[in-house]
Amino acid sequence: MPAAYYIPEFITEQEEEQLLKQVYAVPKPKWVTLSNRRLQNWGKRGMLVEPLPDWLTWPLKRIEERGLSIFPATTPANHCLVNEYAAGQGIMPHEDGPMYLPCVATLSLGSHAVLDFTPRETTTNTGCFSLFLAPRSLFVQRDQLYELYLHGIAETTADDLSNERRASPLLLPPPEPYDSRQGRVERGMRVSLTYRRVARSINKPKLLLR
Ligand SMILES: O=C(O)CCC(=O)C(=O)O
Ligand SMILES: [Fe+2]
Repeated sequence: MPAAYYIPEFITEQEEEQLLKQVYAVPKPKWVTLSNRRLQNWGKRGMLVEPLPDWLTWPLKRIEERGLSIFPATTPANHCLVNEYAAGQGIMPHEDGPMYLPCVATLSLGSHAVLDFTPRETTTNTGCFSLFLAPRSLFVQRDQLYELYLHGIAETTADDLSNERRASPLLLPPPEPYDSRQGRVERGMRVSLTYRRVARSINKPKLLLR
C-alpha cells in the first residue's frame, strides 16, 4: 500500500464554502481553544459513540465512490477533528499515535498548508520533506508515513515555496496559481477536516481483547 495520496480539487469551491459555513455554524462551546489553533472533536470519543454528522460524512462517501479504498470497509472512519489555524498558527511536529488506526484523510479548506515530515528516528535533517496542501485538496497519510514520521505545520504567516531556500524540500511542485518563482505565499485562515478511525481500545493491549 502506498503511504500517501494527494488529490487536488477533491471538492469544489461551493462545497468548500458550504463546509466552512457548517464548521462556523456549530455552537461556540464545541470549539476547544489551544494556544496555537482551535479545534472541534466529532465522532467516537472514548466510551462515547456518536456518529459523524451528515455534513461531515459526505466527503467520506465521495472517497468510496471514487474507488479510493482509504479506510478498510470493516473499519470506516468514525472520528473527525476539525482544526482551525489563523495565519501564523501551526502544529508542532507530532505523531497521531496508536489511539487511531494508521490512516488520516485530511481535507484542507480556506487556505493552504505546508505539512512538514520528519523521520522519528533521526537527529539530523536527512529524510525530512514537506508537502503543499492546497485548499480543497484531499491528503491521505497512512501506514509507514503515519508510523515512521512526525508531521507538523510551522507557525508562520507565509510559506517559502522555493526549494533553494527551504529547510526541507517540497516534494510536489505547488500547483497553479501558487507559483514557486514568487517565492513566498501568504497564509490565510485554514480549516482542516482530519478523518480517522479510532482503534478499538486505547488502554488494553490487543491480546486481551481477543
Ligand atoms: O491540519 C492539518 O492538516 C494537520 C492536523 C494534525 O496533524 C492533527 O490534527 O493531528
Ligand atoms: Fe497530526
